[in-house]
Amino acid sequence: MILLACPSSYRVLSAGSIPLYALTDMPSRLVVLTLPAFFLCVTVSVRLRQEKAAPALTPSVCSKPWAGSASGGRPRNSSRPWRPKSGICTLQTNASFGAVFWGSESVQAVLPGRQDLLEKDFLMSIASQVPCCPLNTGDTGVGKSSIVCRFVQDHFDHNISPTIGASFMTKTVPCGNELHKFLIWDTAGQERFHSLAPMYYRGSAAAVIVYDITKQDSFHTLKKWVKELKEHGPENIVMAIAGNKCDLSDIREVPLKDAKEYAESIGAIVVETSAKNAINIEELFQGISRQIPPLDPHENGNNGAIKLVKQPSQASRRCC
Ligand SMILES: Nc1nc2c(ncn2[C@@H]2O[C@H](COP(=O)(O)OP(=O)(O)OP(=O)(O)O)[C@@H](O)[C@H]2O)c(=O)[nH]1
Repeated sequence: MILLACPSSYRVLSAGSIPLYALTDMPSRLVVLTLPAFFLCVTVSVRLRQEKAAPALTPSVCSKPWAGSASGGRPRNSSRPWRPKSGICTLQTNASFGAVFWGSESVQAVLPGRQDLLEKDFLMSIASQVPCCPLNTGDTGVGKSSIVCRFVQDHFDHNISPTIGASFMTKTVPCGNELHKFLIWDTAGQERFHSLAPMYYRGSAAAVIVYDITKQDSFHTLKKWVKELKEHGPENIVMAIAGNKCDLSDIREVPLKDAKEYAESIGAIVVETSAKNAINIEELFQGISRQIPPLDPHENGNNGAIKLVKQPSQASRRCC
């Protein structure tokens, strides 16, 4: 499930709680891997392009970003001292993933000196489902990490390891007259984390739900997530369904027709992908980008951003 956040709802108080919880739960991670839910949180920063030159697509990767600060600061492994640029701190809408300020800084790293760009931040998260089969540890994921890896790095690893803890990836892509920055947080999930799912999708503007076309169960589980999103997710949330591993269509269990009918019934985007053969990965994210409402330039500074006003120096203050 991928979710784009409306920039109006901030959740600062729980900043960093999810990653830390994942850390403290490491000993039970072996159990986690056999269970069905996997989450990924993605923030998309949308910027209006005011120059003709298109920026290069810029992937960047940061593992264990949550090690930086429980309050959502920058990753500890960054060598540069962090400070907000241009007096504007972009408060990421789902601060519970420790994304406060990190998104703002990474945007500057990707596009240094582009303070002219207007920005609006969205939050996305992704959850993919595999059949719940605790005894079958070989029944690995539906390919969520592989999709993200293909999208960000254009790379596929046949022997990719199951996600432990969390990983973080970003990629900025041009979309029409805007720049969309995807900040992707990837955390493993399990049944007992299910109650935390609202922290991933609350305040989000779009969701992508991933299933494995060779596993009917994963398609059933997808429907549960859609139901939950409809009941508890943000109003007007954009939903996209990704049927991964379409290179294995000779052993498919989920007909494309079923996915299309279902997607149509819920008004979602649907696409079959193959992270392995790089099929429809770009299209998936482009489809999401196209669903993001265009920016109103006059809104800049009012949405998803906090302006830090420089205080007058001591010398210039007057006592009355
Ligand atoms: N044939 C094929 N295999 C894939 C594809 N995508 C992923 N895989 C394989 O599926 C397995 C699981 O992929 P992951 O990307 O780790 O799946 P995941 O859902 O992220 O699982 P976790 O990392 O455990 O959350 C790996 O062996 C991948 O090589 C695909 O498009 N086609």
